[in-house]
Amino acid sequence: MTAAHSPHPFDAARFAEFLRLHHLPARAEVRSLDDYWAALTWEEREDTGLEPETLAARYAEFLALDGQPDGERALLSLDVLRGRDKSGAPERYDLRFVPGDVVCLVGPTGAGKSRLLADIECLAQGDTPTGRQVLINGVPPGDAERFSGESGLVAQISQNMNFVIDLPVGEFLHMHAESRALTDPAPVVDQVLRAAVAMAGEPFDADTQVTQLSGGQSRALMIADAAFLSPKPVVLIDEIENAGVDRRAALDLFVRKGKIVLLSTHDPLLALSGSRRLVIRHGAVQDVITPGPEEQTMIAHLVEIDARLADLRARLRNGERISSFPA
Ligand SMILES: Nc1ncnc2c1ncn2[C@@H]1O[C@H](COP(=O)(O)OP(=O)(O)OP(=O)(O)O)[C@@H](O)[C@H]1O
Repeated sequence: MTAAHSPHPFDAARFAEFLRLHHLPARAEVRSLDDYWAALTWEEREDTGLEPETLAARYAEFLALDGQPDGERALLSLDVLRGRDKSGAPERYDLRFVPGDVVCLVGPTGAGKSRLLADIECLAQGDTPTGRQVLINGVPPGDAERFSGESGLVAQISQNMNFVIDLPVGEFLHMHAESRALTDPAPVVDQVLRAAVAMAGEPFDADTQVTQLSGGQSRALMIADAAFLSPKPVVLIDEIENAGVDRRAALDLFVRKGKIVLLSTHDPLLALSGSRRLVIRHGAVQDVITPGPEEQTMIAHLVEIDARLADLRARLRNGERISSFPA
């Protein structure tokens, strides 16, 4: 690590602030990152969990974002610093999410999946039952960002979407596109509508009233809207499995848009589809699993089974009598 890593002259006060925010050991009178690293004991270096290069990268990130107004920040990372489980025992993992991450939350009913999503939604600062702390681009969000009513970072899609206004779908999407000051909203609106219809089991069109949409259709619409029209870089999804939504297509949409997606699920296909899955138990993250090649292979089987189940569902819905399991 050399001074060449940082384009900025070394500012001791800002570096001290960086150390404080990242819970790193303080060191007075250091004049560079090299100095700082050299001043740490072996044990302290181990405890940071960092290498000199990762320390330099985090500090560069901090400098790049420090001082910019909250609203203008691009989201580079979202950290959830460990809290405690339902018995008060410390959680084992700090979590870092970056754009394009699709992370699934699995665990028994009541384990705390929705709580983790809620901690992110309110950008918790040690003030929720879990004691977790959320960092945006490595630093705690300002009060304006936290309490502005609607967080500018996080979109939430839940099991029950209630529309407060009744409009045709097309008009609803146009309004949303115009609120984003798009000069030519029509193609985007069309794209959202096509993606939503492709995802929902049953078709609908621009003239369908939003209040007439089924649960699956409205969730598909909100997912496509969040992917194409919403500027919010983080999308939280609380259990979409029973929604009649093509779940894999929905996830792909978000990955292509570079969003951070956290998805609570009891659905095996979805649970295996994330780039990581968090096992939640007794109010805390107990394990972080990256799917291996065996699980990747299993996804192909599950997609096949899923198609057969979808076929069966459609036939039952049409009132058919079933004499054998679809081939
Ligand atoms: N670390 C914690 N400390 C204290 N209370 C917690 C903690 N984690 C979760 N809880 C509480 O436990 C209850 C159940 O949690 P939650 O609703 O998040 O479970 P869930 O996994 O989403 O369940 P389901 O699968 O049924 O939706 C909630 O009241 C929640 O606030």
